[in-house]
Amino acid sequence: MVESSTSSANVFQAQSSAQKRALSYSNTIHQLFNSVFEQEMPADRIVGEYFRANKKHGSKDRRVIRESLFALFRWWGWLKKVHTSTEQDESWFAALAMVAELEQHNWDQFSEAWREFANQSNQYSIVSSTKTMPTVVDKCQYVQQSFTDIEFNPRDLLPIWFWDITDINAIDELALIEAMSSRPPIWGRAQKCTAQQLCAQLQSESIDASTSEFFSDTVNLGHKSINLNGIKAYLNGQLEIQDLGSQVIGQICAPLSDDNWWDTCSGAGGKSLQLRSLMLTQDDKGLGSITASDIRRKPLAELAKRAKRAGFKGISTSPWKDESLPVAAESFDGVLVDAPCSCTGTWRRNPDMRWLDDVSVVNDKQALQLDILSRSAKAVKLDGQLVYATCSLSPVENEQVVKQFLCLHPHFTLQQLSHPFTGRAATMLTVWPQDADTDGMFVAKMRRVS
Ligand SMILES: C[S@@+](CC[C@H](N)C(=O)[O-])C[C@H]1O[C@@H](n2cnc3c(N)ncnc32)[C@H](O)[C@@H]1O
Repeated sequence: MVESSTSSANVFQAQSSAQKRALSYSNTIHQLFNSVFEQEMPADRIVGEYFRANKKHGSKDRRVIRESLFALFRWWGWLKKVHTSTEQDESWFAALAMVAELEQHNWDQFSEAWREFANQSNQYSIVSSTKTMPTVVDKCQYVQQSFTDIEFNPRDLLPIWFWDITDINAIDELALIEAMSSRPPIWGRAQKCTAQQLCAQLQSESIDASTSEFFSDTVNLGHKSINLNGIKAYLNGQLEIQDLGSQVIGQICAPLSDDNWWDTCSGAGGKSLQLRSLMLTQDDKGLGSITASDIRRKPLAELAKRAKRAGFKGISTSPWKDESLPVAAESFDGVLVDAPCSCTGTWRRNPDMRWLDDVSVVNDKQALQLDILSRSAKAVKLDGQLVYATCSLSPVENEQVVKQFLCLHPHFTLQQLSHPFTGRAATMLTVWPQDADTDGMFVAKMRRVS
């Protein structure tokens, strides 16, 4: 049988078995790629639903489809200049072959077939043109050589509006682009055991894991996707998945073993669990407590499950029902506000979001962030701590919110912090993705002084 493409005016005929598979992958990737834009839904969800409905794909198929799809979004800032239609035409195949080269995917037979459908020769290769690991600048030169009449720039890899809402003087721009064009590893935390013990346990289950130089409970699980429900250490609560950037927040909170903390925007409780784990590591009697709140009930139910899996007592939930405080006023040693935000700091893991969102995701939430922070602050005891965090890389959602809060609430003062990865001292910290191969985060810590 001759496989052919399904959505093009030009019909591409595949002869060899590699070409047939390459065309079949292309059909699926094209359908998924267009669905993300048409439905404005995260690629992760679209691809998850597709694989649940289409069980025919084996693990290799899934890997080629998934990794090519995410790579298309990672490099879309350049590829959209090459592939300007929504058809599965020659330029589409050129884009597919290009991402395989940019990400050095090891499915040469398919990228070769895509190149043939694109009517391109394999004239240039990043690998042969650079001796070490190719940088984003090498990759830009490679794309430029392949399409000489189009202009490419590393900055294109993030949307234009992003450059307007971040403090580019504060960063090494190229290092940020480099980080945003690659995937961070899967980071986790050891609970109820040391990171060394957890790594040994994971290695006994044939999972590569290593500790981190930064926090004593961190484990690095590398880049391979893992089935958590097949891992004993996960099922018995010794392993929780949490990005290392996100772990900075719990470490900055630094709860004491007998503290009472309120996690006001807990979601499914990634940070509630970390806070509790940090308390129990100091004293396993577990005198302190965590109260977790969110406006959504479902994540709170998920947190309850995760706490049970970890065997953690001392975590309770109390949803926000309206504007009034769901906890007692002035009663907490610490309050963490991990506010809803644009999530620009998580674009490494969700590269599609940078093209689905627009600048309004950054500008629209400031009033809500200030409001949640102000209401939450009422629960802080005299001398207690108030921590404001986001996974945004924009001062609009970060420094500006904290400064406005302090103007309105002069009985709180900022505390001096030390950046855990760079050692830089500051009162408001942005953890850039390039600092330690993580998601991006922001954190500020205040103390109630009167
Ligand atoms: C950044 S996420 C929290 C992530 C979570 N802390 C974690 O570590 O996994 C922000 C959370 O704020 C919640 N949220 C949104 N609006 C809220 C509001 N007005 N009051 C309280 N929580 C809100 C969202 O439901 C979401 O779960």
